[in-house]
Amino acid sequence: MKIIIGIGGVTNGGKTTLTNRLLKTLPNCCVVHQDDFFKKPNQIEVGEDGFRQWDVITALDMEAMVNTVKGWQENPVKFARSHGVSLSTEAQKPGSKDQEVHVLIVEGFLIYNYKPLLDIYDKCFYISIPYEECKRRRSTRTYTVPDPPGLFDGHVWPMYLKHRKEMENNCSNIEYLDGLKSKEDIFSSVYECIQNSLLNSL
Ligand SMILES: Nc1ncnc2c1ncn2[C@@H]1O[C@H](COP(=O)(O)OP(=O)(O)O)[C@@H](O)[C@H]1O
Ligand SMILES: O=C(O)c1ccc[n+]([C@@H]2O[C@H](COP(=O)([O-])O)[C@@H](O)[C@H]2O)c1
Repeated sequence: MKIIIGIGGVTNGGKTTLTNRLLKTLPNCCVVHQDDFFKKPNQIEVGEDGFRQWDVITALDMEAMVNTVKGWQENPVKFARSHGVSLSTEAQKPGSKDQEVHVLIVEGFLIYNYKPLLDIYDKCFYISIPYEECKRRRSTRTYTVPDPPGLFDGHVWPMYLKHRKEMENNCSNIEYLDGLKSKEDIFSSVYECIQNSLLNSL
């Protein structure tokens, strides 16, 4: 059995933190990080506001991301091996792929804003934090291209609000998580939810 879990959310909401914890806990679990599909800086358009437009779907090579997900769907064992993910003893046996549980986590800030990805998720989560906390956490983070002054208020937060509205209009099955809760609490509630889904689909 294969299940795909979406971990979406605002920048610095705690997506990677939660994902890393799930990766350590769930069986035969692989991940696709949307951040790995950012285009090169010289391919990112500069807006009328003077900022490079990083927080829009066209800043990402979404076709490549979808193909990566398809690669996992076609052969999760091969995918796990080629990404250095260790498999359970059962999952390594030839012909075991129908009985074993294989999990893929798709993590990123715009994973519910790209139509071809919308139908792939078995379970959708979305982490939010308020403006002040988001701005604070973001100010401590350095990306491959550091934020120029004013990027958060001029581009990042307005794009977040726009995409969030778009997502709320397009997706009805998302579990919203409060990113101000402790890392442990967030992990426990998501883990419990995934366990219930797995039990229901066995
Ligand atoms: N529940 C939480 N409470 C407090 N800080 C958190 C929590 N989750 C994540 N963080 C911190 O917030 C920052 C961003 O977390 P990260 O998981 O990288 O976010 P994202 O992947 O959504 O951008 C990190 O410094 C991380 O330690
Ligand atoms: O990873 C990169 O190459 C990169 C380069 C420039 C900007 N980013 C920022 O990455 C943010 C999304 O990632 P995250 O982990 O904060 O959700 C988004 O808000 C972008 O502004 C990321």
